Amino acid sequence: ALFVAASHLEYDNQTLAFEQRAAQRVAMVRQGLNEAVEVAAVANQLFATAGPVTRAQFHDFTAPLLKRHPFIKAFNYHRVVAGGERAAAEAELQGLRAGTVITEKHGGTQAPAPQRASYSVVWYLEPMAGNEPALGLNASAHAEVTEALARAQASGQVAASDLLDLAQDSTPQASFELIMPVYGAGGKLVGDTAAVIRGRELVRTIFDGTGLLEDQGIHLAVYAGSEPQASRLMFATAGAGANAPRDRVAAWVAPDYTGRLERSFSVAGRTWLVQVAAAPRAFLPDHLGSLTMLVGGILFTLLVTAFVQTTAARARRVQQLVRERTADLKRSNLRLVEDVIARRRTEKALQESEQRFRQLVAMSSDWYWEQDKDFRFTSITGDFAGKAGIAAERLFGKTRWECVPDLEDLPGGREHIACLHAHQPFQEFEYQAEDDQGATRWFSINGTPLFDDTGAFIGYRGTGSDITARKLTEQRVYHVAQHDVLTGLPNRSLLQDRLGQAVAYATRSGFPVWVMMIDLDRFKYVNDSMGHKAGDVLLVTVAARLRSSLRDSDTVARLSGDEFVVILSEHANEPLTRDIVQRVMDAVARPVMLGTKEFMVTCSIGVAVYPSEGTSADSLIEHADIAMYSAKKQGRNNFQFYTPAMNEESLERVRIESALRNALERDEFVLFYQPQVDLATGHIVGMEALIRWNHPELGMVPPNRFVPVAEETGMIVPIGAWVMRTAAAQAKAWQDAGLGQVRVAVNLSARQFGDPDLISGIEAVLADTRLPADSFELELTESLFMSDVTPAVDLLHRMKALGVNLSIDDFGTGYSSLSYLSRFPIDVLKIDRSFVNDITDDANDAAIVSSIIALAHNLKLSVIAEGVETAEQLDYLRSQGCDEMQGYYFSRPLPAADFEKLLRERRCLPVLQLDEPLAI
Ligand SMILES: Nc1nc2c(ncn2[C@@H]2O[C@@H]3COP(=O)(O)O[C@H]4[C@@H](O)[C@H](n5cnc6c(=O)[nH]c(N)nc65)O[C@@H]4COP(=O)(O)O[C@H]3[C@H]2O)c(=O)[nH]1
Repeated sequence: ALFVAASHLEYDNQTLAFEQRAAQRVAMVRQGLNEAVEVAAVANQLFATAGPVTRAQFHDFTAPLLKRHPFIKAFNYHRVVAGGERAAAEAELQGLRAGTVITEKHGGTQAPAPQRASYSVVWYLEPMAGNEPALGLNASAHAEVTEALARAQASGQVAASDLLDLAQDSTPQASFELIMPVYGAGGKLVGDTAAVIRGRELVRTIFDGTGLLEDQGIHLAVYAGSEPQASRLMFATAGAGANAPRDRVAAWVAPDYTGRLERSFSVAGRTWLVQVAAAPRAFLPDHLGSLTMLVGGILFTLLVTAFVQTTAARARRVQQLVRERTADLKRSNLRLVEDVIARRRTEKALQESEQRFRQLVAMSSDWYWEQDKDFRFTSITGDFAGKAGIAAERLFGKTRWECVPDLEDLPGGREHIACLHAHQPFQEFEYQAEDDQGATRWFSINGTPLFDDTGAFIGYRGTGSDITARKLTEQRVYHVAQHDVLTGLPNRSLLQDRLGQAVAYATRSGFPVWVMMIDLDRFKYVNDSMGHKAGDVLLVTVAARLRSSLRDSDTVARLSGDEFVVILSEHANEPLTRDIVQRVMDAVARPVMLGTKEFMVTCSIGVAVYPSEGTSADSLIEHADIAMYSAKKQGRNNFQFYTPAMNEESLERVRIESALRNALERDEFVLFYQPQVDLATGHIVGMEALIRWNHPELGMVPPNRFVPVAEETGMIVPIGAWVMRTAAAQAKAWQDAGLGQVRVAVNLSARQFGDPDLISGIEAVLADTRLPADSFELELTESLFMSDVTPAVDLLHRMKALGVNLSIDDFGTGYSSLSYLSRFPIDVLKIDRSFVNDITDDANDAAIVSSIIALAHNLKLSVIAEGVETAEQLDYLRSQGCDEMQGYYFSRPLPAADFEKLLRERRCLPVLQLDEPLAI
């Protein structure tokens, strides 16, 4: 608003200034015109006062006027010439200027005037120079002149003609004449005077020296008429008539000065129009004040807006902040409430947990302890005194190693203390300590380090328990695990330990170590004939003798059964000699009292030496074992040192084992049959099937070379099945061939005995071969029943239920007690070859054989003696009532074809006549 108001004010100022300046210009034009009229009147005055005026007078009179008023182009005197005077007039004019005739100018071309009744001829013309064409011109042919003259005549005043083209101007210029009539005598119009005025020059002269025309800010136009018509325009400065009108609103907001002033006035009987217009002006200079105000206003507004904006924004931010804070507060409040609830819940849970903990601690065998950062006990709960037998007060303020002075020296003690100093958790650290009664107890503790919020170590917390009972049990178990229960000697496990130590010592010291493998001769016999208890007594006695015959530093261990191992380490002043081995043998060989009987027991010893050729630390026991077997082969009560050659035998085992794998598939096994002869009739009543292995490279391999290997590897199961099937089929074939109801016996190994498919296998063999079950006999060794009798009894009954015969092979060599026999569904006892062999030389063996026969008959069992080689042996057996025999004396085991021959020949044993004396 201020800007608009100021603009209007500025506009008013400009209007005022313009109007003043316009009025000044109008006044000057008017005055100039009046001045011209005056001059024209003065020129006419000459004629009025002086009467007829000569050309010279006219010249003299007008010359100064022309000089003073340069805007006057010429002064004319128009003389009225009648039509008849034309020629004379022209002649006079030609005297002035050759060739001059009365002319008229129409449409821009000047030509001699047509014949008229009268002419108003330009008669005097001043100055002549420059106006020559006008001389002789008929002015009355020009309506502008005629009309002005008429007005002048009527008014008696100078009359201005309309604008006209002058004859002397080749290009039309806005000119007019100021005319006044000249009367002759009698008031007759004789002519008129005219001041020829160039409009442009008139105006220029008016403003000459004022500098107003040069004012670019104002345009000026002068019209010889009341209307601003182009045809009447006498003068105009450049730019006059411009000024496009602006739109209203713009004009109202910032009115731009568009001054325009028109004034008309009457001079010389004619209306003159002066038009003054302000030139378009630069807006800025005229509106500096208002614009400054506008800019200032806008800036102020902007500043205020910015201020308001900033303030509003701040207010909004504050509001937002308040909202956020309020929301935060609400959330915090909510969280606080939740925290309070959670804390209450936690506190309750804590109380419950503490109560639970107390109850559990009270019920558990553990106690709970805490230590400060110096590892001093600060708290011990959970009936420590009751559980550990130590008053807790004894421990408060002390470290564990202050309470248990030798803690550091215990196994893991140093590591435990280092672990504490490293602030690490620990588990199941076990240590020994004395309780308040002075008894030694074992404790186990677990602990974890404690740290405060800053991570600083503040102590330990943990549990403890009394593990004395467990420790004692462990010690007992350990001892049991490491020792043989019967003899108290180290067992195989401890032996390995000791052996390791001895080897390490030998390696370190360079002194040799000897390992002796000791096996009691004929221990099985003692066990069987005198019972397990006697066997145990014998073993305990031998163990004690071995122990006492050796140094304390030597190890005597029991491996299994009657096998003992001795480790002897040589020392600087005690060289190992063969005498030591002999001493051991002698000690064992002393008579032993078993019950009321005195018994002689001998042993076989194998010795392996480390270091020695071919014996590594790992193979010591194996080599001692090989040496011991070698000793046994040599005969009883013997010892052998291991030599690499002995190892050959074991290597052969490996060879056999690998070859055995494919033997069955390759059909390399054959069965030999050895006849079993009835001693009463002398007839072959049966045969024992004995396997042979017809190896392509090894030749005919006897069973004692491969059966043990097959047993160890389990291959005996399929091989045994093949034997049963082949033997049964063979027996059936011979029976069918009418060679008698011969019985066939096959050996059953321990592995087969343990085979769950055994019964079904036998059943299938009998079904498939259709051999009568009572023609099939299974030979079992006593060792089959050694471990557990009950399942064996059950199995034997199931076998027996099939209808087959069962015999006990190698009777007398095994471990089984004779008393078991009554529980077994046995049909036959087979006296071992070793007893038969010696019956004629050894009274002992003869007694054993006769008692076996008596026992078997008592149990309603028949007896067969194997390994009968001589007639003496046969006779003795016969005399003792033995039922059957088998042995080289009658026949070696034969291939099937040879055996068949025997059957066909009906070969039989000569039967003794009852009256012949028995050769014993
Ligand atoms: N010195 C001497 N020996 C005689 C005399 N009469 C028979 N023999 C031999 O004594 C062994 C008797 O068989 P065994 O005690 O069951 O002892 C058998 C038996 O335990 C086992 N065996 C043989 N064939 C089989 C089989 O098919 N299966 C199983 N599991 N073992 C078998 O191999 C052992 C040895 O068999 P063989 O070498 O055939 O040896 C046979 C036989 O040839 C004699 O008058 N003097």
